[in-house]
Amino acid sequence: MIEVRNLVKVYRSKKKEIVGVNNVSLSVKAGEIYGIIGYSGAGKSSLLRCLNLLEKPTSGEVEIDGVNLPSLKGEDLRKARLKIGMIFQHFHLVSSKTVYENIAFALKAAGKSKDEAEKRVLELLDLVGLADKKEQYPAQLSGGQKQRVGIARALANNPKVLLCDEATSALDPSTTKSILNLLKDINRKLGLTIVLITHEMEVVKEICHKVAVMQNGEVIEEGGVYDIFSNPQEPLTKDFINSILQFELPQQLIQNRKGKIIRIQFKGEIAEESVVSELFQKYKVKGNILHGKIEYIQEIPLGIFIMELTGEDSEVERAIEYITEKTRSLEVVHDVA
Ligand SMILES: Nc1ncnc2c1ncn2[C@@H]1O[C@H](COP(=O)(O)OP(=O)(O)OP(=O)(O)O)[C@@H](O)[C@H]1O
Repeated sequence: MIEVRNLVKVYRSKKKEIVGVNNVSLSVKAGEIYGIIGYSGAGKSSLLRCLNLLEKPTSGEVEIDGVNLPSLKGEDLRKARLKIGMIFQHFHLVSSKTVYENIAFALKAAGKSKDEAEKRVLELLDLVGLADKKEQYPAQLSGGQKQRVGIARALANNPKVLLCDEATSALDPSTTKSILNLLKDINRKLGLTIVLITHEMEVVKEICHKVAVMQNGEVIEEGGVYDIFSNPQEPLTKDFINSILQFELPQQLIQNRKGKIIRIQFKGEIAEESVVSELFQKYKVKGNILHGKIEYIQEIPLGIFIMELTGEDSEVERAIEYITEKTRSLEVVHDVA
């Protein structure tokens, strides 16, 4: 659905050049929710805005639904853009218009008749759960409700792609969850392709199928969300994941330990098996769990345990061999020997 090839965006001023996006290529399949994560200044907004030509790429290709956008002009570009909806961190609603008028405006702009527009606005209000708010003004709505209006407006002309620019960053955690659930729902019901940018790994964990990690204008790591969570390669990706899964233990917890400290990662169905309890039945070792967590990523469990093992050296070694064989993922974090 979306093919980005060798995309470069350079901002030029009299004094200097700033590279916003540096040779990014990526591919988003139809119906996918694709997250782009990075810290401030990484180039996420620049990349997202190049997808609907709110920013003109300096070079490279942006193909959406088989059409290379940068090659279009005038009416062709306007039509192609109708296939791409966008929502924003600060909603961008017109404060002097009611909820109804904010949404109807997008339909009028696309040339829809008053009757067609009315039917569609009511449908959309139902979809986003705001049927009772159509006569209200934005100032009378909560942040979550404003974003629901933003979503309805973005969907007005039946786009194939929805771009989300930090859509939940201005919302509290429970409102964030409800907006993410709405996006998930829309993705499933309408088969809509969604590209979202965020600086929160929680958002990626919650709804994305794939994720790209950006740093200094480049995509440094990309893949399926479960694969990235269970096997991150780049330090920055590990940093983001650590904010949820806590891969690293504080140094003071590691110091003065007598045994081997091991980190075990359980993937998928193995996370539900009783590997740890079997370990203590099979081998004469004692285990002191220092940290343990199971997260569900796309409904598949991913568990992390950090444990101190003590006992005879040979038993500890055998226990470690046993877990490694069972989980294929064990790392000795700290060893006093
Ligand atoms: N209009 C502009 N003119 C000049 N430089 C810009 C412009 N927009 C972005 N930049 C620069 O491009 C780089 C990438 O910025 P961008 O806003 O895309 O990053 P970001 O990851 O979205 O950050 P944030 O989360 O803070 O929005 C930064 O160095 C930024 O200063």
